[in-house]
Amino acid sequence: MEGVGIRFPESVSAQSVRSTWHTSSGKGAVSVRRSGTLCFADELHRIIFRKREALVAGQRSIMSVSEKAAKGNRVDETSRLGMETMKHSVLVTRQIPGESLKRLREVCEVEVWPEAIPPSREELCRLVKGRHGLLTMLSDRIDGELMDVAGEQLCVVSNYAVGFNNIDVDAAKTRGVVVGNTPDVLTDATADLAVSLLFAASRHVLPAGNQVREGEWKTWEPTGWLGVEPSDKTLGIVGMGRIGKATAKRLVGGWGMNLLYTSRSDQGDVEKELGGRRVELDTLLAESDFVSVHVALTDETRNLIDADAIGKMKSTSVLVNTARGEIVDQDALVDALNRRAIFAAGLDVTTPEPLPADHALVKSPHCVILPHIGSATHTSRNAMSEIAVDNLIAGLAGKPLRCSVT
Ligand SMILES: NC(=O)C1=CN([C@@H]2O[C@H](COP(=O)(O)OP(=O)(O)OC[C@H]3O[C@@H](n4cnc5c(N)ncnc54)[C@H](O)[C@@H]3O)[C@@H](O)[C@H]2O)C=CC1
Ligand SMILES: O=C(O)C(=O)CO
Repeated sequence: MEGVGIRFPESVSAQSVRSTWHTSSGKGAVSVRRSGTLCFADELHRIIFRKREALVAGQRSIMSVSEKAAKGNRVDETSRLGMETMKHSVLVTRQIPGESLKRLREVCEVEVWPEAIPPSREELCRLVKGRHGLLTMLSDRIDGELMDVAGEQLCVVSNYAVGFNNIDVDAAKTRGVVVGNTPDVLTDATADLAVSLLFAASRHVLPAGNQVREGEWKTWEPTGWLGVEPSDKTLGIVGMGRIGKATAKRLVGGWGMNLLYTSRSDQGDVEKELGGRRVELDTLLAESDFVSVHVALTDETRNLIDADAIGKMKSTSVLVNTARGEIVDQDALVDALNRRAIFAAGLDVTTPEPLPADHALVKSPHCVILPHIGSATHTSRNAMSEIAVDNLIAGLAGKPLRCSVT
């Protein structure tokens, strides 16, 4: 068994982490001593992994990471190791747009799942075995079990999405697997879609259009298809992150809406730039005419918009969700729409996806549902491909990811 010592600064007192691995050339191990405080815990996982990779690449040198690890200077350390990605095997779980897979193929062995429908769990388990990296979609559940099936050599999961609720990040951390996502480049596209949904839902765009398509348009009707308008009304943004902000900018700037928002932290810039007011969710729901959901899906936000929450909304209000389906209680939403307890809803995300065509929400004339197309523009999806591939290549080389969530 091969062993490599890693020295830490004086402040580092005893407690050791040991990691073992298997490769075609045998088995190896790394022992790490770390600080009494666990402030370097994440860094240690990365160090262990770099060390593994270095050994796998046939490099036996003992490295002193003490100073650089203490400073968090990973780039220097990994480039000093000069690790190769050449022989790594990666799985890409769907065809992605753009040219970036060509770059990946230059440095790795790449298998791309060729179907439009995602691999089943069973197929995924078969496909991940022995991979060093995975480029995954939001529809792939990447949990500890799957990482174990992949094997100890797995070092990076690069999600082709900004949302990463499909990945068990804690399980990844404990296995020394780094996880990447694709923020920012899809913010505008998704905010545009949130605004589109807001208008589509508030002006009956789909059912009215269908009337024409189905030859049912009889005449101009003074009382037909009456909707609600956003100008000078109140917009409630649930989750003032990147997409929440971009949506608010569009609607406050373009339609003069007043802004309320919820956030875990104060967003001074939003208040300054858009005149928004941070409030509790209950206040936001009660006072807003349009509520747009942009929080990440976590255990805390699952069912955040439940029957109780919907019950606080105005009967003239419109609910938009472009975040994740699980944040809204769909049964409660069906009930509210049927009772006209809210005016309408626009959803780009549902539970499950796809939502069966006979689901009550699909049948509701007051609900617009899109097939999760928030980021579906050429610009955004190509840029997501670039980031996802950059993340994967960096992770394989033990370098910091361009966009990391671990
Ligand atoms: N429909 C689509 O195609 C797309 C959907 N999305 C979804 O939108 C979400 C947001 O994306 P970004 O704005 O880029 O992410 P972000 O991380 O910038 O924003 C998420 C916000 O939610 C807040 N948040 C998280 N937990 C919260 C809680 N318990 N209470 C209040 N706020 C909480 C965070 O503080 C953060 O401000 C993604 O996680 C993803 O699920 C993103 C892109 C496209
Ligand atoms: O990025 C995401 O989180 C999406 O939902 C699709 O782009």
